[in-house]
Amino acid sequence: MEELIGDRRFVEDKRSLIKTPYDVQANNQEHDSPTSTHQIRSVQHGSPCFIYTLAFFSALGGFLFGYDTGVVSGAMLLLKREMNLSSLWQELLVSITVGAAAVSSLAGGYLNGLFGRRICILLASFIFSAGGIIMSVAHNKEVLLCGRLTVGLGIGIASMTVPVYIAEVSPSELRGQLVTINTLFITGGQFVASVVDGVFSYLPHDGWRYMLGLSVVPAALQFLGFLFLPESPRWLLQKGDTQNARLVLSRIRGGVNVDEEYESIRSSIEEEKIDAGEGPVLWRILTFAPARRALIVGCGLQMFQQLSGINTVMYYSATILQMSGVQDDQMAIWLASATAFTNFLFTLVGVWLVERVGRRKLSLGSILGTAVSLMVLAAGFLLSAQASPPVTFHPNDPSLHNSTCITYRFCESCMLNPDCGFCYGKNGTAVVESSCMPVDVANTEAAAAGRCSNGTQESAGVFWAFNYCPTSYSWIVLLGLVLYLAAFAPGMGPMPWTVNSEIYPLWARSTGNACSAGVNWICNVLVSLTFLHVAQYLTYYGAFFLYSGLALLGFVFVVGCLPETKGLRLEEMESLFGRQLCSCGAGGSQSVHYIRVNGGNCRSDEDVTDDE
Ligand SMILES: O[C@H]1[C@H](O)[C@@H](O)[C@H](O)[C@@H](O)[C@H]1O
Repeated sequence: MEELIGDRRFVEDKRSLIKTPYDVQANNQEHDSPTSTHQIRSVQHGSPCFIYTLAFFSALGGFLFGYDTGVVSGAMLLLKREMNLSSLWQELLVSITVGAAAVSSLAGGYLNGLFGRRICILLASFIFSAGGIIMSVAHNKEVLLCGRLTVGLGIGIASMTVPVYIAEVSPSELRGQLVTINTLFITGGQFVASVVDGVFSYLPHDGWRYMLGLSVVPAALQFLGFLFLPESPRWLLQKGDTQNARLVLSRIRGGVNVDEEYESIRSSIEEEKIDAGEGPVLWRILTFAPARRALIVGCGLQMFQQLSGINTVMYYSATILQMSGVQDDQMAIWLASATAFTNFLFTLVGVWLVERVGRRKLSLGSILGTAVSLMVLAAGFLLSAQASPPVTFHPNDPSLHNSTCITYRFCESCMLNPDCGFCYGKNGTAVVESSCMPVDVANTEAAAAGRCSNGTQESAGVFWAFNYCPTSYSWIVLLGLVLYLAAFAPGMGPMPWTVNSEIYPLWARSTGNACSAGVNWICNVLVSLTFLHVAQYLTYYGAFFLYSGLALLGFVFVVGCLPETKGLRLEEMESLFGRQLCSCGAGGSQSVHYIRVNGGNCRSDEDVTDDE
């Protein structure tokens, strides 16, 4: 009986999918006008209170992602002294988390399809808690490494599951905003981590245990919350659990009538079953043009997000700020918190803008602004390098004779060697009696020998600069940094996650998000691990000009390939990728409309020229 009813509904659905030109036009007009879309759909969806609760608990995954990636730099300052870590171990402890996230985000696609979004989020928060506990009780570096690896596994799964879950439970008019809130939580996590780093840096013994272990609190909160929260109705429907899917949908829509939404999801899943080809999902994505194009757009966005250097800017913000004249290390740590806060604040602007201007315009404006501000940053570094103070004082210390540091003639080249630092005096604002000295391996705040072996001592008139040069152009660098965050954070920070959560058909969603999140993490590792080498070969300004060039390439990619997804139902996305890839941007939501007639696909527009 149920089957019969199901069949009848299916036939009706097929008919309802045949759109008249009027429907198509009305649909387009609806997308063009945010107010009308919003009004119509909010009437349908009732109170979004429960949706916000869902989004909050899910986005705790984003918070943990931000916290765990952000906290490590501060923890490392204490750890390297307490555990006597070599630079190899420091690099390992930092990058193993990102590496593990890359692997587990890829595996997350499979887990998501098999066990559902809810179980994956529960799994991720469980892994986060376990990792946090391991790190906080670690008694040696090997155990610590296990803890860092464990949290990395959690981050990877959360990073691809949370946006998908939020997108699938949200009504279309709130979807962009709610998924963007996840990135707000990422940057919020990074900010909180920097404050926690600042606070516990005053506790030189065991301070790192608190820094790393505190993540257990939000992880446990998320785990408890998700014990009571529902599975995504779309995933339930895909698995054939129609009863629960309808119940959950009605619960998250505040009890209003969900018939239309339910039917539209159900019919699109039925269509997908008919269309579904054979073989593994990734193969099916690669051989089905619209899904393949969506994957290229999704992975491209994630790649350009990382190639525009966000994590280098965040990681080196303390150095950048020191270049602008902040001498004190503690002060630089606090100012790095200010950078993280600025990133967070401008992500909030993105949350506000995403449903107003749409994903495409926001990404375009953002990546262009990012490219320009990277040029400002690079110009600041270039001018600083040109005005780099010369080495004028050569201490006659026999222990220095084998050191490469004493061979440098300018601060710029001295600063680019991570084993050296610049020791100088001041006469008014002029740099005097300057030398390039080897750094104390156990404590980069001082030189290994000579006047600066106790670090900066203003009263004695000696200053120690590690990783930066004293210059009068550093305000340009500071300006570049602020402009960069203001441009990047509202658009290129959140949009790659938001767009990826919505562009794939349901059968390809987990795998598509897993691949694009994997690309994000792999590029993240690549950019952060290569920065110091790139800077050594190309200097700082060369590196930032390079990122700027890559951001400009990203701009061209977004212009050509990113269609507007604002206001569309997840089930309507496939039509956006019906055209040849590099005309996706053109015409936005008005490009192609697929019409299903008895199991075959026809396109309703007349101006389509070509199919890949
Ligand atoms: O979207 C996020 C955000 O912009 C973070 O600040 C950054 O550290 C991440 O790598 C990125 O994926």
